[in-house]
Parts: sequence; structure tokens; C-alpha cells
Amino acid sequence: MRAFLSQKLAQQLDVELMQQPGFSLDQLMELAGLSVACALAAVWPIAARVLVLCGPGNNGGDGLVAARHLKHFGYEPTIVYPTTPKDTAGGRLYTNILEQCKNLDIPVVREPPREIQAQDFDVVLDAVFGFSFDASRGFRAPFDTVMQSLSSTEVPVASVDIPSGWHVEEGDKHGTGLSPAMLISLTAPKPCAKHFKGAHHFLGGRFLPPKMAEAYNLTGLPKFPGTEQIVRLDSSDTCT
Ligand SMILES: NC(=O)C1=CN([C@@H]2O[C@H](COP(=O)(O)OP(=O)(O)OC[C@H]3O[C@@H](n4cnc5c(N)ncnc54)[C@H](O)[C@@H]3O)[C@@H](O)[C@H]2O)[C@H](O)CC1
Ligand SMILES: [K+]
Repeated sequence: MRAFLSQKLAQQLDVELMQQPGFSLDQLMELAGLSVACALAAVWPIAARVLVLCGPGNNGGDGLVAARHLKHFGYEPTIVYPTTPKDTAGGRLYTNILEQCKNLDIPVVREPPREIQAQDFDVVLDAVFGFSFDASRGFRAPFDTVMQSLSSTEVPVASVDIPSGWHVEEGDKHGTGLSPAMLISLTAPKPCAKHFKGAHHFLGGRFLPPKMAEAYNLTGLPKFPGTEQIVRLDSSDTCT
């Protein structure tokens, strides 16, 4: 496949999707989050207890949407959302999805866990940081605690778009120690996916118009089969 999106191009494509085909962020996030839930259910087909760790940005928003779909699929999600969304259009998007989750009786906790134990959860959904993580000042609280418990847990981790805290191009160059069992790349894998060693790599986020795929040189991406929201990738898809 050899089709990757650098940090700069991933951010540019995100903006362009909202300008040119005129997608709203809600639309993109809904499809991204749905694909994440579908991928998780493909690997853990028996309803599982899923701890959904959400960050302050859109990666966290994908996690919230995934949690909502997982609940409808029969799973037992618990959301960790340490952020207070702002009273802006962007912030209200998160507030609304959080409200939808609470309305489905999904537990939402603010306090990040110090430890994530296998007796409590079957899988952790890592929706802490995506392609806009900025490592320049380390992990700002309370995400230092979130990252500490995420990196040290023995519970299998499924990462949304990028293993949180990894460099978008170079992988775990800041030494988080996070090594997820599963990665769901959205729109297209980022170059850091070449360093992913887990067993399950999926492509999700089925919304890229062919014209834009061509413009961003992403024509080598595998096709989504039939009505599927996800397609499994293998190592030949991420080797260079
Ligand atoms: N086109 C697509 O594929 C879509 C992908 N989506 C998802 O959106 C994320 C990228 O979202 P963005 O809001 O740009 O950024 P992040 O979620 O990665 O994080 C930004 C957030 O985190 C804070 N932050 C950054 N660095 C630190 C730090 N060192 N310590 C603490 N906090 C930090 C920052 O202030 C922001 O609040 C992408 O990966 C996909 O998952 C969209 O859902 C839809 C389209
Ligand atoms: K992530």
C-alpha cells in the first residue's frame, strides 16, 4: 500500500475535508468513532468491559463516539474524561456526546485511574491523543497520570489513530513504552504505524472521497469490503 499521512498532511486533509466536501466535524467524528467500535468488536467479539480513556481533543471525541456505539453493540464501556469541555461550538460537541453516553447509563468518570487491572477490564481503548499531540512540554496534568496507567497496564490496549504520545512520523521516540495490541488508523495510516508491533491493525474512517485520496496520493489504500466500516491491514501495507 505504502500510503501514509504525515502530521502536516493529516491535519491539512482534516481541514480540507471540512472545507471542500463540506463535512462537519460531527459527521467525521461519528464515522471515525463507529469504525473504531466496529474494529474493537471484530477483535473482541464477545461483549467485553472496555475502559475508554479520552483526551481533550478530537481523538478523545472519537473515543466518546466509539463508547456510545459499543454500548449499543452490547459492550460495557466505562469512560474516563478528565477534561471540562469549553462553552464553544467545539466544546459543545463533546458535551453533547458525553450527555448521550450518560443517557445510555455509561459510567463517566473524571479522575484518571492510577492503575488499570485485568480483573476490572478486558480491553482499554486509547483515545487520549491523536495526530496533534505536542511532546514539547511532556504530558500536561492530568494526562501524565492517564499516560502512566495506560503505558503500564497488562490489559490489551486498542489505540485510536495513533498510539497516544507517539511521534506521528517516528513512533515512540519519547519513550512512552506504550505498545498497543491493536491500532485503528483513521483515513490513512500515519508513518508511525510502521513501528506498530501489535497483532491487529485496521483502517477505519470510511469517508475519504476518491478525488481527495488521489490528491493526497492515498490511492494505494485497500478497499473497504461491501458495507464494512473497517478493513484489516497487514504488515505489507505499512512496510516501505
Ligand atoms: N480526518 C480524520 O482522520 C479525522 C480524525 N479525527 C480524529 O482527530 C484526531 C486529531 O484531533 P485533534 O483535536 O487535532 O488533536 P488530538 O486529539 O491529537 O490532541 C489535541 C489535544 O491534546 C492537547 N495536547 C496536545 N499535546 C499535549 C500534551 N503534551 N499534554 C497534554 N495535552 C496535550 C491539546 O491541547 C488538544 O486539546 C485524529 O488523530 C483522529 O483521531 C476526527 O475525529 C475526525 C476526522
Ligand atoms: K490515540
